[in-house]
Amino acid sequence: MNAVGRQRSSASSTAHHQRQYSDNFLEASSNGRWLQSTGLQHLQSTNSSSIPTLQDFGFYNGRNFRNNASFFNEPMSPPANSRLLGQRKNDEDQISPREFSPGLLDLHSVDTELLPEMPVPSLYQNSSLYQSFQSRSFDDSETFLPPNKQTGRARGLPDNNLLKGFAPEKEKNSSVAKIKVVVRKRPLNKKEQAKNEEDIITIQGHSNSLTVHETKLKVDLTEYVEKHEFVFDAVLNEEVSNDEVYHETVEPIVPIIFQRTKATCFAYGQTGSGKTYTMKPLPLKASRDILRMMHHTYRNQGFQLFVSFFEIYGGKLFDLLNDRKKLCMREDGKQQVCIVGLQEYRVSDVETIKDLIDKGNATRSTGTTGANEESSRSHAILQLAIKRSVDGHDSKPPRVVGKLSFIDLAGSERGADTTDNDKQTRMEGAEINKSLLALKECIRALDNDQGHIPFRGSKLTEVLRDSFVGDSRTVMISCISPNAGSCEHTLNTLRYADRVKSLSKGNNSKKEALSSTLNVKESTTFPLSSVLPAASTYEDDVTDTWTDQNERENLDSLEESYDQEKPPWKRNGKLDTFQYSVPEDKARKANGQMKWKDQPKTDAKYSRADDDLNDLLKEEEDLVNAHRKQVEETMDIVREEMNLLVEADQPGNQLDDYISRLNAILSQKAAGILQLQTRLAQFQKHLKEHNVLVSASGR
Ligand SMILES: Nc1ncnc2c1ncn2[C@@H]1O[C@H](COP(=O)(O)OP(=O)(O)OP(=O)(O)O)[C@@H](O)[C@H]1O
Repeated sequence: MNAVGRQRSSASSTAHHQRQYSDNFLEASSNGRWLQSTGLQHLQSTNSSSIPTLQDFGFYNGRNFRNNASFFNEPMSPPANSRLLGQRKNDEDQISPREFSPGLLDLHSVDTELLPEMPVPSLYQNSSLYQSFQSRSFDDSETFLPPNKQTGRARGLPDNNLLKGFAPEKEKNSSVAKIKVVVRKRPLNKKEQAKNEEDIITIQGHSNSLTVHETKLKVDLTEYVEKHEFVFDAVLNEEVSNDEVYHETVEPIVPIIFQRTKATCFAYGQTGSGKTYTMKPLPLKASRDILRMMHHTYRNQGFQLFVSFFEIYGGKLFDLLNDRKKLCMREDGKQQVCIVGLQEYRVSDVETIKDLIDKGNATRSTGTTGANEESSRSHAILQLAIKRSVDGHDSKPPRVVGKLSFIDLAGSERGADTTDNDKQTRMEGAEINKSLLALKECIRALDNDQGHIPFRGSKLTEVLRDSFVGDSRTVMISCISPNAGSCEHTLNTLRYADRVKSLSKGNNSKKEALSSTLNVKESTTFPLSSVLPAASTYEDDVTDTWTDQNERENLDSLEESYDQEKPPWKRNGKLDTFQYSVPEDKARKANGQMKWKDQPKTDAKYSRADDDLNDLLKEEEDLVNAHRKQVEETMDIVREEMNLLVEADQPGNQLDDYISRLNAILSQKAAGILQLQTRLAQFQKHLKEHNVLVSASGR
């Protein structure tokens, strides 16, 4: 076919598509499938966060539903039954995203290498214990043992989660829960003890539940205690060691990182609740296990381990392993997120990783913006990436196989800083709120296997984008302070955790809503001290659970040094530095600035004309994709607007905050429309130049 023929064909094909589209649309509208007909079927489910229902935002019968809930008690979650209905509908109408949405949020487009689906030899395969314990897993429904019992269990080799990870291959990935929510209570500290503060958290012996005893005042000023009961996947009391935390949270995930899994472990809680204390040792322990697997199980298979460490502060990214160099995030054509300039270190021993983590932590707290005050306002993200050279080609950059991200989130109470007088503090508070809400939304989408993940909700979720697509796992560790003075923050933390947990499929945790009704009956008028046990202190012995004596001593000594004065950062010759970089044209494309190439000359040869025509077809495809993407973004913006409206109605809402956020939303909307209009006008121009566009509007 010659160029003109192709042009006609292109024009008629476009017209045909348009006709077919509108036919499909009409037909689809009548049976509720119009989203599918537009390639946006992933927005369809009513349990999806993408198309908000009025009820989702507390609007019932067209009226704003007000309640006295705190911010973290936000009324965004639709009633459980509406979610169920939505889920059923989604299941019925499910059509593969690939069928309708080529290239857009393609869950299969992540840059990972598919490892052969064959049983892998295990470190412990020859152990007789392997047979007995291979079917036990992280997700087993066996009752969680209380820490004193758990200690004995954790000590023994059979309970090692790495062993559990070596379940038969096909069970392996699915046997690890997609979302796991664990609560860790820290002991009362010396200051709290000196002030005779009460420990208001009790952890029930053989269950995964805890109770918060909140002292309240009646109208006649008599005290009473309101009990709030929560149930999670695991509840770790103040005697639980960091080893046991690792055993319960990250250890089971390590083996599946080699199987194309992206996992995220984050700590959430108010300032001083123990997030850093909890998170700090985890990457080191995970690296040790990863390296051990590389050296034994996957020996000579070309796997490499890389470490990077950065911080999100005030919506900006800083490299903690490169003098807080400011980083920027770009999205490539496949919607893969690249953090341009982020330094990754290839590591092969635990000491080097320890040095890097120390360096990052020191930079975090002593950098230019890094007083402690700021560190609790920033999210720190440490990533361990397992890569593998493509077919043993060392010349090509290795490709990511799996990733484990550790996130020390900003202090949760910082989100409440939106009423502060200082504008910067307010904006930071708003950003933190945004990221926590977005994180919850992403986890929800993740567990529902939704095609659309609302990661654009915040910088944090944007950078974690590739951890939310494909085969992913999330572990949330909610850290709580035990003292009465922290009661409100503790309840907020637990409610957030409860909401994350309730998003999880098959979750049967007892809801606080239910126990709250019981609370009324259980309230007492006894003084709190008479109903609570005495608290233990930091000096209490914590139990050690290591199984391999040599490694244990080695790592113990490394970990001990965390509590000592930080050694000055030494430059280590063992490090290989890798720098991510995005080619100029990719970066421009990611910014939506991809330029139409030089216009064809009128006397161009056919081959050139063919190229141009291909470009036109490509441009048409890009326009449709950009349009689809814009519709998705509009959905996100609408959701944000609805939230803003709900917040605007809350007592004490700041008018100037409302105005600035509304302004930002409107500018975002306008920018999106303008960008699409520009692209459309450019396409019309190119069609006209090629005599393809025949409609009056194109002339
Ligand atoms: N489980 C625990 N056992 C013993 N000490 C703990 C525990 N959890 C926290 N601590 C101690 O409590 C203090 C505060 O903990 P940490 O710095 O981890 O809090 P944080 O939540 O990270 O605070 P921020 O948000 O301000 O960074 C530290 O001195 C830490 O050593």
